[in-house]
Amino acid sequence: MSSILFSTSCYIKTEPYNLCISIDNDSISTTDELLMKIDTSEIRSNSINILDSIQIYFKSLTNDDILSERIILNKLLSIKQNEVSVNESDSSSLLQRISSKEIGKDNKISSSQSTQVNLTYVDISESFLWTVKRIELEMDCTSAQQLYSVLNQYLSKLKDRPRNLLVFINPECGNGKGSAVYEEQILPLFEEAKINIKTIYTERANHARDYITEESIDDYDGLICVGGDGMFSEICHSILLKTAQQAGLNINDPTTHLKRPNLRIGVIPAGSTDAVAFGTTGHNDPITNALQIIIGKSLLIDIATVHNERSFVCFMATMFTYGFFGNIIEQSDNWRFFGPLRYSLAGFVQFIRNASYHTKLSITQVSEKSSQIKCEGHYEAIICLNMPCRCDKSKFGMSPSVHLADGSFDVILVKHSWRLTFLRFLHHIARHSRAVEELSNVQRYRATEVVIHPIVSRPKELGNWACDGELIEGNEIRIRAHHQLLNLFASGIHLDQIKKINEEESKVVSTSVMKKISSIIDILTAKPWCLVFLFFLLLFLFFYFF
Ligand SMILES: Nc1ncnc2c1ncn2[C@@H]1O[C@H](COP(=O)(O)OP(=O)(O)OP(=O)(O)O)[C@@H](O)[C@H]1O
Repeated sequence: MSSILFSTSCYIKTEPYNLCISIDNDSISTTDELLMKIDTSEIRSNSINILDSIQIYFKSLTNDDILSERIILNKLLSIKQNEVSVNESDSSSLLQRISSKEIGKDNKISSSQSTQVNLTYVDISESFLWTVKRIELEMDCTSAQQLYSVLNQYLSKLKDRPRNLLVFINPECGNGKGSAVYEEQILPLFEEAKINIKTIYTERANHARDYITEESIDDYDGLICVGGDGMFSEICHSILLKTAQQAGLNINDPTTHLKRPNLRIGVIPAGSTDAVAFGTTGHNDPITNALQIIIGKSLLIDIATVHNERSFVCFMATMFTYGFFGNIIEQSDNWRFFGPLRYSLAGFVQFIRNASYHTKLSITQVSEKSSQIKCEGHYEAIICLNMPCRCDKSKFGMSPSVHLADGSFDVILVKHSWRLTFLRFLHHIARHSRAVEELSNVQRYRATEVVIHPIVSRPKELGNWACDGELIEGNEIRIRAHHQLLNLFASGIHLDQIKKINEEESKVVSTSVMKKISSIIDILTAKPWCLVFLFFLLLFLFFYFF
């Protein structure tokens, strides 16, 4: 049963409405009770169902059938009020218009003075992109004051919401778009939500790492990185290593049980791949991520440690690769002068090489009783995935069903095969949501630990290892999952949601392709010489190649 906690009359544009705050809980009947119960933790922020059931709705006073906007109170960003006076010269002022209207005895708004109330809130009704909506109300001063006070008190009691954030911005990320994304789209939202921000524009690689290592960050509720996966990786490493060091843990021991940091990490995607944002929210939309940070969404994720035969090497947040994809990273690093094209060129060269690597693996699988299996063979690619790794080039990610927080990661082994068979694998990961192990040359295991041991007679026979896009060194690599080691500001994402996102995106893409085709047809019909030119060009190409 739901209870009405607060009710008043108001105007939206020129229409009279009844504003109600309701809750799906009949043991709470007033806003004072609600605020007290949140305070005494009877309703804690993590009892999501109750908090999500508190909503503001507006019912038309002139037409019973019209129910305007519903605002889930948990998604409210801010409330602002402005007094409006009847003496204002603007004859179009709402007050002048409403003062002439009679709504009925109980619902009449005082005509002497009224207050304009602006509510800003998060809308998640459309697609998976979160957006900001605003609603402007006009009501009598006393009601406005009560509403303002109740809503502000409510907002101040939401424990999940961050109050103090430390934001690192990589101005160089995504071809230099980091500062603009932050200043134009994100900062106004943080200000609207009254979050205290300390901003650091990084001046070099590892600037954020040095700051986190050397300074006290205990006063913050979270660390935010504006950038790509490289920037996320830097912040993730710094906070995990600092926490391990403070707890006196030996990170070089692969069996060490690591400690989760107290701070949550948020990502504002502005990089070139944004696999972390895609993997944890389904999109790389900066506004969606910023709103999930403000609302205080929490997502625990696994992180894996990577050790070589000597010591700790790095953490794996997204993907570890040996062979094909590692070689692409190595080659594209040497071909930076080609710009973003270098990845496609390096990929083409590696595809033509069709190299494979003799390797032994020991995989500890996830099952009721962890079982260990041994594999040996010639593999073109060995891939470990902590996240689906969806990106612009892979619609569903390489491993669409990988779980973000169950203490495991996916191991994909791609056996040596004909180029055409390998091409089928590449096509599969670019477009399909089906399990990759359906292909004859691919095996997939869900593992908690894997030891990868290349069998080589000379170091030159080793392929390249790369973790989260960075090359690493080693003769033998051990990867171990750490269950829910990091807490992110994110909503999480499921395969079904990704399918829906892809459907929506492909609709947009096909309309834009249709638009392009029709504009080309327009040009060709408007300028017939283009058709003649095209005809001769095709003729030339035909004779040149055949
Ligand atoms: N001011 C800076 N100048 C140069 N490099 C920086 C700066 N700040 C951070 N970096 C480094 O740049 C690297 C890449 O950053 P980021 O991931 O944000 O950008 P990106 O364009 O997405 O790159 P990529 O996707 O290739 O990782 C990070 O490893 C980070 O350490």
